[in-house]
Amino acid sequence: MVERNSEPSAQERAGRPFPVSWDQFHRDCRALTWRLNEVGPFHAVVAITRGGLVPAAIVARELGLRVIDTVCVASYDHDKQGDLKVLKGISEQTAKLGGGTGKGLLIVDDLVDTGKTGKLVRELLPDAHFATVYAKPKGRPLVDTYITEVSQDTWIFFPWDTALSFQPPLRDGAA
Ligand SMILES: O=P(O)(O)OC[C@H]1O[C@H](OP(=O)(O)OP(=O)(O)O)[C@H](O)[C@@H]1O
Ligand SMILES: O=c1[nH]c(=O)c2nc[nH]c2[nH]1
Ligand SMILES: [Mg+2]
Repeated sequence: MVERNSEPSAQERAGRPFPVSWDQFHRDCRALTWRLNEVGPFHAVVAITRGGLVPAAIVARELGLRVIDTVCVASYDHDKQGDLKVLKGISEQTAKLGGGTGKGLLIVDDLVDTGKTGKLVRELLPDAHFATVYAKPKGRPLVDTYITEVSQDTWIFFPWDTALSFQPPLRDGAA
């Protein structure tokens, strides 16, 4: 765990770990696509980087969409949320597909937590459909479609942020 100062990080505050494997993530993305298939059709996918890139690729593959754009946002530095910055918006071509307001565009992210990232992107594309794989209660009202809700005190560990490691037996003091 990286400690930069004495304040507890969002991950430490969350406390309850929820590790997600690649298999599980793939299954959850497919489940999300089943729901989105009832809502579309969509002109294009807009992934919120970086976490949204992985589900966006899977969802786009399942929905047969080949136009994929990004909104590049920087907020959490590892696990501490700082000021949100939009580093890159969608292209002019994607904006045209969405009629200027995002209608018919599908925004994809891995999760909503406080909802700050989702709120910012919704302001950029108010009529787009916003989908995430996971949702915590604070951010959930911002999302149109999601698959799994976890409690606000849960920290989701994504497979691209983690690696398999040895766990001591319970008898030896494992949690
Ligand atoms: O609802 P919020 O409290 O705003 O948190 C959700 C955002 O936080 C994470 O991204 P992060 O900013 O860590 O960047 P990353 O996607 O590049 O990992 C996650 O991928 C969401 O985009
Ligand atoms: O990997 C992550 N897991 C989370 O639960 C989370 N919340 C905000 N940002 C997050 N990143
Ligand atoms: Mg993100």
